[in-house]
Amino acid sequence: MSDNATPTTPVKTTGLHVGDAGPGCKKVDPIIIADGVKRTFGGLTAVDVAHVEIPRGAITALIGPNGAGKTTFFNLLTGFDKPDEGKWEFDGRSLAHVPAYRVARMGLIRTFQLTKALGLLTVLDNMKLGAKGQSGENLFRSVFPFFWRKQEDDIEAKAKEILSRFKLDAKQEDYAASLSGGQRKLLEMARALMSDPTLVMLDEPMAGVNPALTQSLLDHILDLKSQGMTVLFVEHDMHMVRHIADWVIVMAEGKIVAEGDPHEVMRDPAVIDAYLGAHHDTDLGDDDDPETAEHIHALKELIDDEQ
Ligand SMILES: Nc1ncnc2c1ncn2[C@@H]1O[C@H](COP(=O)(O)OP(=O)(O)OP(=O)(O)O)[C@@H](O)[C@H]1O
Repeated sequence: MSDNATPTTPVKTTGLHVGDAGPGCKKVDPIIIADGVKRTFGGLTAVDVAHVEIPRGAITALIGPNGAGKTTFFNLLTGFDKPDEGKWEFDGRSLAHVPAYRVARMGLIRTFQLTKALGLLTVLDNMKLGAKGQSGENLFRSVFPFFWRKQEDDIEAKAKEILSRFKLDAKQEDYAASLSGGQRKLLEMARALMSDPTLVMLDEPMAGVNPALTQSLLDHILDLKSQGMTVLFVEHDMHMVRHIADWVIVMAEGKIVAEGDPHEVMRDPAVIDAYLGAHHDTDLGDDDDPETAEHIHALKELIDDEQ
């Protein structure tokens, strides 16, 4: 575990795909396989993914301009939203129509863009809520109180051990609402580990995180992989994507438009097109319009990353 200030040099996982890299390409060992997943909102097609496979044991970044459908696709995969059509499987088991709480029990845990840590609970109680398989307030508890107490002690010990790894142990009795944005992101990630997930899906882990905590978050994400977990994350910060992702999937207008190793994919004309989109004919010096400025910024980051 890299808890100190020395940045970790990520060890990239390679050899993830079969044949040429490109939209929908097959993976050597996919943990998720999705087919024909479509979600519309009225007349708008938010997600229209023909085929995509997420490689196991690697860190995959899902990128794309605003409104590309990334969060909607996350919501569908994790049972927080229902598609119009399509199927997908996780670890060989179909996940279509499986509700979110059962998806989590199967080992697929996600975090949210706006962190869902329950503000009026303490940090420790938030962690305990993340544990799975609790017998809780049921007959089992009343008949066998000893087993229940033992389970609760084990959960608390595990929560404290993970909190100390995330350097949040000093805050365990504080209300989650009192944490900074970055600390709440750490808490979300720490809480995800309470259920021993196989796949962790992170929605914009770096958004709103102050630079002092950035390295710590990156190290924790890299740590998930070194502990054998698969990571899929949505992120706008291209430097982070390039730094830690083993594989990049690019969405635009609901579809997968490019896939590949982070270095290769940034050179793909489809990626440049996806980011410039309707702004293709825009003078790159004209950044008065905020949306244009954002696209130009993203594109410059892509290009800078390759220099
Ligand atoms: N509940 C909803 N009702 C109507 N439209 C929606 C809903 N959720 C998403 N959309 C639309 O679907 C499209 C995809 O949105 P989504 O949030 O998935 O994109 P995104 O790639 O995650 O964007 P961002 O990077 O800005 O978070 C957008 O046009 C959005 O306005």
